[in-house]
Amino acid sequence: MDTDTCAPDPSRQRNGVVGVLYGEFTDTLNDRVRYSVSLTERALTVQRISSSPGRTKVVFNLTDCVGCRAYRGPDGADVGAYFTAYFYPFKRRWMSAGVARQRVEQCFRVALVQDPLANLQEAERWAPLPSCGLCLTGVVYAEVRRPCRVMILVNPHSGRGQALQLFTGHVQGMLTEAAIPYTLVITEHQNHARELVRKADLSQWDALVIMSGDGLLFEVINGLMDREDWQEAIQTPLGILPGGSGNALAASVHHYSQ
Ligand SMILES: Nc1ncnc2c1ncn2[C@@H]1O[C@H](COP(=O)(O)OP(=O)(O)OP(=O)(O)O)[C@@H](O)[C@H]1O
Repeated sequence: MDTDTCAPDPSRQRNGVVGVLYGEFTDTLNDRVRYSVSLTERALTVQRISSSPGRTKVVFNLTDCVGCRAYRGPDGADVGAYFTAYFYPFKRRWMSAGVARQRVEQCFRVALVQDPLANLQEAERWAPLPSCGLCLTGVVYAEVRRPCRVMILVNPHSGRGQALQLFTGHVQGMLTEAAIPYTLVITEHQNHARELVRKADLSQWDALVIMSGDGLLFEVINGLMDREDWQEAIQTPLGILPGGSGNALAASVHHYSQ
């Protein structure tokens, strides 16, 4: 019998929500604060368990999720395990009418039994939370498979000379949260990126991401087109993150990719 046509597994059905997963966990700082957490194909729903009315329910869209990880706490005597999910939903900016993606971290303590390994296994069931890390890191040219290995090229002089600072301040953490392995290349001179891409073993990379203005992307595309295998090389997924002064191309591409 096709399992898809069976009635939903009761262990995955709570409060009328048929989820991929359901669990009850505690706050990481206060064991007395408990949450019911359910995961469907589209959202992670977190509801504080409380006897008082008006309890809040927060729904996180999985398209805003960059990653999730499970781990043991630093205290060896703690039988609990933890899982943390990282979201970047659009939120209204403080004192502004505009919206921007802002980081939200949801962390839960799993202490269902006294066995630390069993708790870790439960936390690990949540860790492969579907995520769209690459949407947020700007890969735009083609679909990329996960996990994916990325080469990130940064021109430290582009814009007001802040591209590297922007990378370490904003992008690096998201790549870690999304568990995306990457190699950072800081360009040292004009045409550095072009030469590197012309000679690179592209099988090592699933995507090339450029953090700069339009000029560095132009160099990378020229490097791909300089290759003998250019017809295959130019299929490499490319991304651009705004690090230049005008960033016209990054703005246009991201506008149409939304
Ligand atoms: N380390 C480097 N030193 C000097 N020039 C570089 C270096 N790395 C890249 N370049 C060159 O600098 C040029 C401009 O770079 P880029 O487009 O990244 O920045 P920008 O001109 O500040 O941005 P925008 O195009 O938004 O104005 C590129 O054509 C590139 O060839």
